[in-house]
Amino acid sequence: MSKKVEEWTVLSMLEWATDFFENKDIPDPRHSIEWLLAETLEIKRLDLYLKFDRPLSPQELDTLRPMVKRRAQHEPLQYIVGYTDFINAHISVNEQVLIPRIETEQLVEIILDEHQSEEDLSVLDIGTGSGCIPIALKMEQTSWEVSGIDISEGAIHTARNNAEQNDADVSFTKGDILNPNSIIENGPFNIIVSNPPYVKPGEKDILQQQVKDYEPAEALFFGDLEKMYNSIIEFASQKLTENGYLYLELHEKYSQEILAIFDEQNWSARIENDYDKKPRFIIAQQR
Ligand SMILES: C[S@@+](CC[C@H](N)C(=O)[O-])C[C@H]1O[C@@H](n2cnc3c(N)ncnc32)[C@H](O)[C@@H]1O
Repeated sequence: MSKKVEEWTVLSMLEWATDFFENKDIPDPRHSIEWLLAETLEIKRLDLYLKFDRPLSPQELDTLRPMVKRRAQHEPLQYIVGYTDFINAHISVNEQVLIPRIETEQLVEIILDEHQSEEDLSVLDIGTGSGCIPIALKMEQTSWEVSGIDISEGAIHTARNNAEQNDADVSFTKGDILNPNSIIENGPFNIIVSNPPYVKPGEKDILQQQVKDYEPAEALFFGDLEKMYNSIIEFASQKLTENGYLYLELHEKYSQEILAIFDEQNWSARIENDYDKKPRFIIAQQR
């Protein structure tokens, strides 16, 4: 960004920063600068295309410059702007919480779809992170009683702020699924949902730099998937209502392994694919 200030326009910034990000191996370089520029100008991304000749003021450049610098170091866009949209919710994010993913939106959509006409359900989300899952559920189904737990204090703090920001009455408490006595939410629940950490530490190198360098390790990695899923199943066996449902997101590579765990525990379970046709979710009930 070394041109003279008055020379910068929307178009020249888009072109320059796209090249700059490309040279730094930033994923989706054009998308990155569009997002940051739209955020700076407080307009929609598409509206940039109607304003190519609009000059950028010195104040706008002062706002944009540190954001471009952070992105050039591979920091995720959502942490830079501080939020992401999740279905119907505006979710603030920071380095204490995983950035909600599109697959997880799909998990919520499956739940909403399958329980559309049911009122007054009780739902618990295990490993709630930003609180995106329970907040989105509560915003769509206001009669449901929805709560979330997480092992991370930082996540609980962020999730509570997000609930308040979205005017969603959801309670969040600290709890460790590997130590069920630490969970104060008693149930019984009609639905338990979880997107637990599911990347094995040995797979760290295949993750994008923006993921492994910025997102919280305890949200991403767990070495012993069998232990994690068995703990969830054990907790759910005690806390689900009769005919209650467990909805889980999983690593596509381990879907059959996880299905076998459910079978061993005498649960009936089915796999659903995500939009990329990868096995991504398990929907299970106790037999
Ligand atoms: C993959 S992230 C999911 C976050 C959020 N639900 C989402 O879908 O965006 C997993 C979450 O589980 C939490 N977690 C990890 N180990 C846990 C444990 N033993 N008990 C409870 N939560 C745990 C992490 O802190 C993290 O917030």
